[in-house]
Amino acid sequence: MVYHNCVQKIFELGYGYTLGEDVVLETFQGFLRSRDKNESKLSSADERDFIEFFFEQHEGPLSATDDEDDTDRQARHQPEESEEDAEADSASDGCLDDSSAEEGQSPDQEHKRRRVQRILDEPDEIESFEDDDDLLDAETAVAQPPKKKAATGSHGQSSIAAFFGKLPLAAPPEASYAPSRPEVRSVDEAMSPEEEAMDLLDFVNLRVFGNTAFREEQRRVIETVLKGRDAFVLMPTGGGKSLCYQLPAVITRGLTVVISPLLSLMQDQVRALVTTASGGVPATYLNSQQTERERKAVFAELQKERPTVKLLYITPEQLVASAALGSILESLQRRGLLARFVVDEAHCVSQWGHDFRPDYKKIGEVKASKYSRVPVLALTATATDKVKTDVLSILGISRCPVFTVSFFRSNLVLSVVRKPSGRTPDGKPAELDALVKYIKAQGKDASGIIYVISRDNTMTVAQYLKDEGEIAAHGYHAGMTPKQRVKVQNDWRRGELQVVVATIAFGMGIDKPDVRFVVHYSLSKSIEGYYQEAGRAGRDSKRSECVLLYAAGDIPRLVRLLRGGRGRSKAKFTKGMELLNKMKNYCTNDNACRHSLLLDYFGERFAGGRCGQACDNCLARHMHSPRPDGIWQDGEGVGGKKAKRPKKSGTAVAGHTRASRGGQNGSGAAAAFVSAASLPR
Ligand SMILES: Nc1ncnc2c1ncn2[C@@H]1O[C@H](COP(=O)(O)OP(=O)(O)OP(=O)(O)O)[C@@H](O)[C@H]1O
Repeated sequence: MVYHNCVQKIFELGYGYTLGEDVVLETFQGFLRSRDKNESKLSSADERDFIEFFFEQHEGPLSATDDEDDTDRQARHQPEESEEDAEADSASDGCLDDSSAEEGQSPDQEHKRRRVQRILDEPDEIESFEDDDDLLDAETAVAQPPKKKAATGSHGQSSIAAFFGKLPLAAPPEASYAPSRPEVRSVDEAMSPEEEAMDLLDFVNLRVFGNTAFREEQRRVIETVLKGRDAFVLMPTGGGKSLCYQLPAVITRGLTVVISPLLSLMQDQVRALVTTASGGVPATYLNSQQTERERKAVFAELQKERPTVKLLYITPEQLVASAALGSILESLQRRGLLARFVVDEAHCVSQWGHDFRPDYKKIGEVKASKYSRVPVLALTATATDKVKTDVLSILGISRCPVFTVSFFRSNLVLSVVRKPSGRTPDGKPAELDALVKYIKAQGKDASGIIYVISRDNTMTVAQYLKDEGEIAAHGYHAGMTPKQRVKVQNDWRRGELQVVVATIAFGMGIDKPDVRFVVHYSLSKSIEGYYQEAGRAGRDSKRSECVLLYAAGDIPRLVRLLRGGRGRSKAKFTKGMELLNKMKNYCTNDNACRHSLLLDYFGERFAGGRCGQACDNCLARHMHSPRPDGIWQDGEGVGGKKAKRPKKSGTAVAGHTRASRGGQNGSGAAAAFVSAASLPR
């Protein structure tokens, strides 16, 4: 496990691709020898030491002057490279032979140099069909193969295979985190007749990303992006936005820079990329948590004549403020190696978006002043018209194609339940007792998230679940150390924790495919926020539940938060109240289809107006319809309307979302919760 983590880290830094896994392995063995330990004796504390050891071995010790940002220093001293120089250098790349080896190199260094040469040689294969003006009309790429090195099947495909085939295999993803996918064969394995018939995009989607088909709009977005055009993508949470830029990044010449708001989000994305079933996509990130050495490693990779890394994740702050990074990106741009900018979670650009980030706003200016010809792809799951217009204008891409996928997620069963209050007959807090029963009814294997309002609550609720329900739960909030947070996330992904009790800090970027339930223990501050958080459920498209516990008493608490927040202006407060009121209206509407209410909010008309059976209100309307595996619960919705009793006794009807009139002592609500487990899956 320690080796797995160490290797993964080296790959995340973009380093493993250059040196190869066997060099990483040799270094690891050297590390064990130096500590006089075997692997089983290593603890996770040794991981960081290994990274340091790795750098010592391959980069030499950190000198005093290394504290200065190395890239800034180089940028100051390096003469600007002309296009001719770059071309000449690149021509000589492939000619690096034994005779060019520096005198006095140790066998180790020589070994490293040869590996570097081998890896550097590979991207030629890809460029041979990318030089086409229209970049990638996939059919053309397959129909007009380059002349070089025919291998398996069509040349476009074999180029990809050759490129990825040479990349070392990173350790496989942890079992419980890996989405259930068909077995993916390595890219350099021979193609089946079906694969022979595929175009490049389908082939890469299958062999590199393990997907048997594209989801709605993915292909159209990818084709647009590959033509070098700007684009704006509105896709629901879990809709598959990442593939829209990751696949083009893989088959386009140069580096794709992804601007991402959160550290954990970047780390997750990079981890997923470097461990793709096919053997890994070269990706890396820069962030404030990295050590100087780690940053240096990434910069060194980016400063190569032709970086191997295809995707670089950065924060907006780095794009705006890092002179070192700016100089590298400009150099790549001059050499035609800056493929595109991706603005992930693009709603952060707009002050109307629920996660507004001031530095995101500056992306447009930086782009216009320094990289005006580099295309931009902006993606978000927040689709109000206000946000969309704002983002397009700030990024300076107002006239680009906009791709919209319906925000209706039919696999999510939405419900609002009156939060039980008081105590159960045996003296337990009714709301927590109900929660325990609900989670237990889901079964031990059902992974879930409970959103609570405060940091304190994360710990107290998690403790209650552990003590009273023997549920493997842990709290998560922004006040925990990054290490603690990563541990909780990893334990949850691996299934060692069933439930994470979290504040909204546990949100963007959580990509566990099989989250079967998300319970909001308190309402969100806005519908956008709710949609994002609830949307963590069912990303594998399987039926999952989103239960919101509503208590009118939670509203004043949220209002107090709005009033007391740092730097609150009256305008912000008014805006916050407006959003909160909409959220409250959603909760107290005991009649309309909840999916329809959400879509309405995002400006989308829901054809038919009702989901039928994927929300509490629609299920309640269907109470007279026989349902094979539901059960009926007498109760009332949050709006106070009593649910109708079915006429035929014994007819099974789901109505779990209506909190029972027994809510006073909690027992009815608990029963109502439990019945959720019997919803059709
Ligand atoms: N074509 C596809 N076939 C099968 N699975 C896919 C496909 N595209 C994406 N996925 C999977 O769907 C899940 C969600 O994708 P992704 O992380 O890109 O969502 P997203 O739109 O970025 O969501 P969010 O806004 O929540 O970050 C991932 O596990 C991804 O591997």
